[in-house]
Amino acid sequence: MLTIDHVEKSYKKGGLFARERQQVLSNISFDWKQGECLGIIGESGSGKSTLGRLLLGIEKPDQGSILWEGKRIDDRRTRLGNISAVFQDYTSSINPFYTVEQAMMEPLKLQKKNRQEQEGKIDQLLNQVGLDSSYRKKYPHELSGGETQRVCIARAVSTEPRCILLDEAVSSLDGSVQIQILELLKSLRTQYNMGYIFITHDIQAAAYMCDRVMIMRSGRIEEIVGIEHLKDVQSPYARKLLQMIIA
Ligand SMILES: Nc1ncnc2c1ncn2[C@@H]1O[C@H](COP(=O)(O)OP(=O)(O)OP(=O)(O)O)[C@@H](O)[C@H]1O
Repeated sequence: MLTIDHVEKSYKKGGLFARERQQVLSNISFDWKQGECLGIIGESGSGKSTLGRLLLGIEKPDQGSILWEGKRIDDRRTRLGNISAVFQDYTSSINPFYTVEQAMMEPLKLQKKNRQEQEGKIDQLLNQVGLDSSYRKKYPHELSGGETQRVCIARAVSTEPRCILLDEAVSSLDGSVQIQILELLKSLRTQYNMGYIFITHDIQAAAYMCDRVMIMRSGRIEEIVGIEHLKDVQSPYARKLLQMIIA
């Protein structure tokens, strides 16, 4: 379980020597339960990606804590095997000089598997995301957007983490590829018994994937609602936001 307790985050406004700060996240507290898919939605600039970076331990909160089963998430040892990520910008997620095989080998090297096990795992993962072994020797520029994102997903799944954070991971793919990737994520979730934190603008994708949805507004949590109660959100802002996105 991931426990987020009274998290605050601000950034310097302007240059390095600027004194003024912009508050980006305020009083963020919630739990992510093992195995669940929690959607995070909100207008552009509401702090979703910042929260995502904090959940991944890439950045630290100014105040408050983010704990994975009681341990600080900004400790690399806590994250290893527990949480990984897939981002929107898949083109820069893979080193352009690495083949698919090399890119996938990176996280596997951190595990105590021998070379033969690693090789076998790469084939199995590629297969699970719908790519055959001929993709092993390809470079990112030889892949379509959907194929690259499949490789990113395979890589994120490779260490069998208990949670994958997906930050707009399907947004830049075209409609049919988006659906394929969502289907893939759903089936991997069951196969690996893992959960997702799903940051998106796309309420329909969130409704399709998630058990609960957290609605953010100006760096605060407006409401957290079970997906079956999405139509009954309480706050007028959440209602308006949902109407706007659905329309
Ligand atoms: N590293 C940073 N330094 C300064 N300001 C930042 C930094 N990262 C984010 N911000 C600011 O924090 C606010 C929230 O940004 P964030 O990217 O988290 O929002 P978001 O909800 O993910 O937006 P979008 O949906 O457009 O991606 C924005 O005003 C942004 O300019």
